[in-house]
Amino acid sequence: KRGRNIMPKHVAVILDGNRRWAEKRGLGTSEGHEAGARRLMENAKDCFAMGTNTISLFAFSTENWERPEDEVKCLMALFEKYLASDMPYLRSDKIKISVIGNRTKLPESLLGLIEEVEEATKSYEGKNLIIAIDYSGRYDILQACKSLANKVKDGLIQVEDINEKAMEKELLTKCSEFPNPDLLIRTSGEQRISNFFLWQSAYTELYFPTVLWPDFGEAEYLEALTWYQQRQRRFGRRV
Ligand SMILES: CC(C)CCOP(=O)(O)OP(=O)(O)O
Ligand SMILES: [Mg+2]
Repeated sequence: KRGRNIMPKHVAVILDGNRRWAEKRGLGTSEGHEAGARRLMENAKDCFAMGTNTISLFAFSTENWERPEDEVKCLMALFEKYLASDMPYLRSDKIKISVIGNRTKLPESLLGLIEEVEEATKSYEGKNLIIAIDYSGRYDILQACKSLANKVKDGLIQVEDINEKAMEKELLTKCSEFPNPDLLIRTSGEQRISNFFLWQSAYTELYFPTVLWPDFGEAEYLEALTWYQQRQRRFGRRV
């Protein structure tokens, strides 16, 4: 059917290019991340306004811990600042927030805020913002496998019960609740998945604009949507 997927239901974003953006302007790394953090919620608002109902943002990967300590501290402080400052918007627009990834290394204050925001928005339906912090696609698949193995060991399920649906229920993205991404955008010209959604992006259209993340505004998002719709039309012909 034509126009079936004219708007992506779930858009995943790997934001990249903050430091290069700062360098080009003779600014410090922290100013690049500040500009990038501001863009997170602005981009989410654009996506929701245009009819996408689930957005996943890869805000911090497990590998990012290897960065200089002051840069990691700056990023954690920015997550806290913007999560707190955007709370009124998230509540008024009834956006359900889910933070996925390993929480054991997050600062106490950020952890507390994440739990508060998830609790405050958990009953909202229809709009989902998934923020991946210290997330790793391989870790996600491994933890899901272990969970299924334990269920078999405890006699809760049989090996034959392990299928894609059972697996997707165990993943941190709880695919049963959120559909897998239709469109994945990675800015700055890098063309790698970098251990983001490995299982979930099996059939996702991958879009790699050269624009640096802090410059990825509404116009750039519209370009991504136009590109996506051309892909869907071609898909439409093949079906
Ligand atoms: C922490 C991460 C999401 C920030 C993305 O930008 P970046 O720091 O990788 O910037 P560069 O790719 O320009 O170095
Ligand atoms: Mg980078």
